[in-house]
Amino acid sequence: MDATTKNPRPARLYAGMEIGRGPQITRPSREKAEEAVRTLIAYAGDDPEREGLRDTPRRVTSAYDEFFAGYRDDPIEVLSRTFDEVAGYDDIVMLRDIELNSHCEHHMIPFIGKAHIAYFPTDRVVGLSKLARVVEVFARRLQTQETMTAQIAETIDTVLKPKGVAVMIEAVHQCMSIRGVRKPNVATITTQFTGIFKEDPSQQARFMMLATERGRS
Ligand SMILES: Nc1nc2c(ncn2[C@@H]2O[C@H](COP(=O)(O)OP(=O)(O)OP(=O)(O)O)[C@@H](O)[C@H]2O)c(=O)[nH]1
Ligand SMILES: [Zn+2]
Repeated sequence: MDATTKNPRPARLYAGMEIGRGPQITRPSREKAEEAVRTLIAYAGDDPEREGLRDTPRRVTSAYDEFFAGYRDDPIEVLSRTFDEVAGYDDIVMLRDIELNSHCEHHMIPFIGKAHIAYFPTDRVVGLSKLARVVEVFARRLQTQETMTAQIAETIDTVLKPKGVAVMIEAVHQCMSIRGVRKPNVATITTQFTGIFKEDPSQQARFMMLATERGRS
């Protein structure tokens, strides 16, 4: 790529904590977490000491370690290993259908769906799996879909400084399906665009077409 195709925007500061590691808090002990699960079992109306439930606090706490592992990872570090430009390639790189499981911060109930990510590299490209890893880090926190979409775009934009980033997430929120309003299978769609995807309608339309085209396998 020659100088005229380089990113014209100035370097931007990280958006504080929002795109780095999770907040610095003192984590309670595992014992305390298991005790809290016992309390919730009793709140639900069952006996935490009965045989079938005796190991449940340990299992739930272990599941929390998996669901919320993203608080202990730094998405900026995930993207820090980059490669020199791929000779002769001068177009968008897109990952479609990255499956994601997250938990809404209002009810701590799963929302499940897919992310589609494109970026237009300037000098450096990143390993493809790293984009999916960034999704994974943010998904494994308590989230709103809007925040997660913005965080993914901001992280890629900040670290790789590409000509533009596009992120689309489509997900079904179980908090709307199995409780509350009880409308199952409602797709919530969020998008975030930076650089050329924001400024150039044809690039944005191209991304949307690639992300949503029907009849694909
Ligand atoms: N914008 C946004 N809202 C979400 C997301 N996940 C869950 N919600 C919504 O968060 C809202 C919380 O509303 P509240 O009125 O405080 O809580 P609630 O009484 O449990 O609401 P209901 O779900 O309507 O029963 C609900 O409307 C949820 O649908 C998300 O990712 N983004
Ligand atoms: Zn919810």
